[in-house]
Amino acid sequence: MDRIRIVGGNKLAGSIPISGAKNAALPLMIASLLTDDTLTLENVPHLADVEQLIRILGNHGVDYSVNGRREKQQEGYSRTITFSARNIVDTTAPYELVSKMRASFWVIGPLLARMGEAKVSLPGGCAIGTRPVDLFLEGLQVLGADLDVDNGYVIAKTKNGRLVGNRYVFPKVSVGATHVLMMAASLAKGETVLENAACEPEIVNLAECLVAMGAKIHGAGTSTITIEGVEALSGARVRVIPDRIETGTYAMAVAMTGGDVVLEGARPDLLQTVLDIIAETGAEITPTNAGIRVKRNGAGIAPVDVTTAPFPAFPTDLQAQFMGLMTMAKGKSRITETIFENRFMHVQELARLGAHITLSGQTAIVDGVARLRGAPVMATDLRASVSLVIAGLAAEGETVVNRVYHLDRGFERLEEKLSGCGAVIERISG
Ligand SMILES: CC(=O)N[C@H]1[C@@H](OP(=O)(O)OP(=O)(O)OC[C@H]2O[C@@H](n3ccc(=O)[nH]c3=O)[C@H](O)[C@@H]2O)O[C@H](CO)[C@@H](O)[C@@H]1O
Ligand SMILES: C=C(OP(=O)(O)O)C(=O)O
Repeated sequence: MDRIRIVGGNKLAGSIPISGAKNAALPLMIASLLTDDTLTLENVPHLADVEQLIRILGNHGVDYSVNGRREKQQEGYSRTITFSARNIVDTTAPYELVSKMRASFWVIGPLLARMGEAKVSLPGGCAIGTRPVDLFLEGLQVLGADLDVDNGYVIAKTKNGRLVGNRYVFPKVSVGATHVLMMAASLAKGETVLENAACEPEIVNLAECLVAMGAKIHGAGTSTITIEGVEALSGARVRVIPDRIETGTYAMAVAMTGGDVVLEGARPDLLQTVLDIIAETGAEITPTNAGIRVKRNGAGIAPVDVTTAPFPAFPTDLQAQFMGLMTMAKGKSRITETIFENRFMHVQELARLGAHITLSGQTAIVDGVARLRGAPVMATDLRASVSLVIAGLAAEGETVVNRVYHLDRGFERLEEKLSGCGAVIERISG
């Protein structure tokens, strides 16, 4: 199993290209199931989750081809990929494929809307909480689906071959359930109104894609989304937005090690709350024509409290990384996780590097230390793993991060991007 070896202590300087967002690319790829035409997606990141979803879509009969790469970039960077679901040959998404990744469950929306039936295994994904699917099921039932859960599979059918538009008020904000109901409602008969919908930029990116395919959607990016169903959708060409979680992660790395880095292609509007908080910790954040410049020289890291919440508040997917940064703050900070009940798996691993963190329910109290010391660490999920990388970059001596496959799910060319800015970081294979 691959590991990442880091020798900490170097400031970061230079530029890091920001990849297409994993969490936007996945629903856009799934949207290809809604049409027998061709959907071309630009800026698709080269990640394990993308490759896995290509396999899942392939099982349903989706053909794909990789058309090119970004100019001047090497193989392995974000690509343009064309998806064609001309013939759906199978409406079952099997356990072996779906159990590896949460988002693969989302195929249930387009399959049901276009084919009138779907049998999809209950999903897997990062081990950060129980992650039920009750809102997906309730929402699809409100659109007229008959549902049964049997043997670990959700078996869904439409009553008369087509879903029917309706009003659904989410009892809790869910990104995935908003994606699925927006896709399903696009091909339903009549109007659907989704209230208390997720407002994340990835929802807006999916809505842009669906509209480009001929869907009639208003209000994406607000908590009320209206969808007037159409009979069929066409092909389109859509660009995946830059990854706000990758952007925030590297910004926090610079805020922790010190240095001066331009995050190329990053969009400040996708993570303004996060940038404001990083600025409060003492880093200088400047939007530039190229992206976002992050700089910290001299002054120490100020402690700042954060609470995770749905967009536009501080994202849960940056909580672990921010905790990494706070481990070396000059004082105490409180980090409260409100989205997932078990997303503190990095606490004990950060402690191995010398961090002082205590947990009180859903709040971590981080008492900043003057220095961290490298150690072997491992994590059980994607963002927790990268928080250990950030801490390792700032720690004295050698840190080895095990279970790199978590990182490969969501960070394109991590070691190459960081070593390009002066970090001592390498992958050890085997
Ligand atoms: C692939 C992808 O885009 N993953 C992101 C997506 O996950 P995902 O879409 O799985 O997260 P949700 O927004 O659905 O989850 C938010 C909360 O709602 C709960 N819930 C959700 C659905 C449901 O049917 N019932 C229910 O109770 C979840 O357990 C969680 O407590 O949004 C999360 C919240 O921003 C991010 O951390 C993930 O990185
Ligand atoms: C939690 C994440 O992914 P997933 O929803 O696929 O588990 C993530 O991207 O941080």
